[in-house]
Amino acid sequence: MGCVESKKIIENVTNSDIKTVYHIEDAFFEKEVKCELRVTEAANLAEKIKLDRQINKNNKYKTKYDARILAKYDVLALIGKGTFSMVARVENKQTKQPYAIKIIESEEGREAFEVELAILRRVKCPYIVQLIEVFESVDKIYMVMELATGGDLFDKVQSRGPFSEKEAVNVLKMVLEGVKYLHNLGITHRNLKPDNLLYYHPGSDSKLMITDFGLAHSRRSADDILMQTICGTPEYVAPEMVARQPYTNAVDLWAVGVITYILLRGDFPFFDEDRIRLYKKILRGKYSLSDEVWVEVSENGRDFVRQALQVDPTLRLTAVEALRHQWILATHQSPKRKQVCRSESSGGGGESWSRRSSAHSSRSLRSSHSSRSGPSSSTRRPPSARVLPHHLESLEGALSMHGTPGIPPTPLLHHPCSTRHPPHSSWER
Ligand SMILES: Nc1ncnc2c1ncn2[C@@H]1O[C@H](COP(=O)(O)OP(=O)(O)OP(=O)(O)O)[C@@H](O)[C@H]1O
Repeated sequence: MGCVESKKIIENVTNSDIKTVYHIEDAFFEKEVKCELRVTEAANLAEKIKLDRQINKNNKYKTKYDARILAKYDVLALIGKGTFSMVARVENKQTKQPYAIKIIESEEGREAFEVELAILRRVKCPYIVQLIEVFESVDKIYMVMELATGGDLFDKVQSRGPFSEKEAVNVLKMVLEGVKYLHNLGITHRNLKPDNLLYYHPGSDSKLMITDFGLAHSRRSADDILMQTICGTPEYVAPEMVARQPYTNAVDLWAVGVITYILLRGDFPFFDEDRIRLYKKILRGKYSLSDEVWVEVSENGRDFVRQALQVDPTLRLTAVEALRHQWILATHQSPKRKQVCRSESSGGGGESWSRRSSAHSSRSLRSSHSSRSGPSSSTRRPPSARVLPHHLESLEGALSMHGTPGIPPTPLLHHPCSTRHPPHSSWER
């Protein structure tokens, strides 16, 4: 930045700031140095202005927060926005411990948020983002959560390219432990994907945590195992859901199969820009395990993918079986990661949770050239993250003509919301 530009900046700031600059110049420096100093000062001033603007922006942002939150936390920055929510990084004023706070204010989002909240209140597992405390006001809910600072698995695959088998297994062990825990509690996530798997910290030994329970389903009784709502992210939805059949928590394992494929191949097993063609591919369950990347993957690794991507959900691996699969067992868990998930019903977890709480797009990795050697330049995140019922409606004709290989024929379900296309939050569960 030259002197002319720095002057421009100085002109934009307050009189007292300008005086300070001239005072230093006059007292100590020759002209040339003065100019440099002015640039430095100007840069500082520019920084100050930027900071002021940021503070103003944050202040504006802070008005969205309940006074109870502002009394306890400093709101530091916006992390991201979801369909109905906003997540910000906050810091506990006393302990300086950073957290993420999720806020929702729209009526439509509130319903989904309440489902998410009810589920998060029940879980305590190192591989699931932990809820710390909740604030509710008339029109908003605020969830203070564990902060994940390492980015998500999608970004990791995108920046690094496909994982080695050992790395993939390490990831999958954590995800499967989380999924096993959820399934034991009768919870089906229904939106597992690399975007919803967050690294706790940026280090290479970071654990992964499952997040985003906005589409999750919690069963009401032991025999209430079938779900009907069509939801999720197109590239990850299981064939039985596409076929509009009642489905079980096996849909999560299908998603684990898709994630495994992505980790090892750096690309989707099923992909098409056209949703109908994508769903037809999923229904057929046809994907490639034979190109140059897969040749490098062990037979055990390929077998794991095949067992997770079984079109027939009754033949698909369960989370427990997946954790016992030879490929997963072959890579030993490091002692650091050996953590136990506890539920409120399993003793200590629930109690410590109550104590603590009272105290305080889908995207696409699509690349025709992706390889193990590096990330693809054409990787990108598709804008939409949800399956809408009408996407599947137009499949009905195609399905009734061609049938659904691998899935026993049952009549297509009528979706109660299929003509209104409501947000996922209000769909029948
Ligand atoms: N505990 C957390 N720590 C760090 N980042 C988080 C945390 N929870 C959510 N995020 C990030 O905040 C952003 C918004 O998340 P949010 O759950 O509100 O919406 P989403 O899941 O991205 O979108 P949608 O709700 O539409 O599916 C995402 O980038 C998400 O990765």
